[in-house]
Amino acid sequence: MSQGGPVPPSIEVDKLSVWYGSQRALAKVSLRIPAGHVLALIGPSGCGKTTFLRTLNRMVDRTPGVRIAGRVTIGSMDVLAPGLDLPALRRKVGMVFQSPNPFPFTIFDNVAYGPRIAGMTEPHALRLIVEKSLKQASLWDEVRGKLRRSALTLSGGQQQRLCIARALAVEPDVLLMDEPTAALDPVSTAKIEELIRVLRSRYTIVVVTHNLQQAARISDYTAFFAGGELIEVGPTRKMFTAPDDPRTEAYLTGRYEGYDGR
Ligand SMILES: Nc1ncnc2c1ncn2[C@@H]1O[C@H](COP(=O)(O)OP(=O)(O)OP(=O)(O)O)[C@@H](O)[C@H]1O
Repeated sequence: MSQGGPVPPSIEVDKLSVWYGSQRALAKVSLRIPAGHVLALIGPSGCGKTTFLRTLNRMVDRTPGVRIAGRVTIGSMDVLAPGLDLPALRRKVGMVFQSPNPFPFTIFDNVAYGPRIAGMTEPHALRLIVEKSLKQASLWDEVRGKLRRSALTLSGGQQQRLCIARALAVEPDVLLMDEPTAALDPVSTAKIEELIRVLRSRYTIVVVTHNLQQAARISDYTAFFAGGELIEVGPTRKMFTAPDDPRTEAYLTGRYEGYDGR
């Protein structure tokens, strides 16, 4: 989406439940992410953060035996509608994973991959979109002279920014990030966090993180999950200073393990 273009969509989730076989991973989760904001998902391991993220672009469908109930809308798109055009959904809802996963192609071809699949073949147009995406991902200055080199020659942090550029090249509205800095050193982590702050007005962003300081630094809203339930969601500043639920407070202060609910 270009600057000054249409406003990115909000995301509405209503009573979302997800089961893997007989095991319920999410239980009636409802929340709203306002357009152009960053939501951080936090919570103990296995609480359903990744499942929630993977439902937003229907990647969760790839797990055999999965069952989903509830309603998810992104802008005007009914994400859980049977027969939804999944490639179209995934163009609108880009995803970045924990470990950088560039294709074993050149830097240029990694970024051009999505636009080419979408039918863009004209070399000049491709060059423009590759340059724009790399600039948006704050990588252009480091790679401008070596676009024909293998993406695998880049550092881990550069590879992650390349993956962000690759996601941005198809002009999504929403970016999903699953622990995007978990595999990175502190300098690369700071660059990705800065990038998220820059991108947030143009995209609606959902980030899973185990790093509470990171959630506090980069997000406008935070959702705390535990045992597949959404315990609390609200403005990040409020959540970190005056959470409503004692379980949130216990988690934020490192006392959640063994917390007995009283
Ligand atoms: N493919 C799967 N098949 C069966 N159960 C699964 C599958 N993926 C996740 N689960 C279960 O669903 C629950 C939620 O998992 P999920 O990965 O969403 O949690 P998470 O909060 O992202 O965890 P983590 O922080 O460890 O990544 C867990 O109990 C997990 O064991």
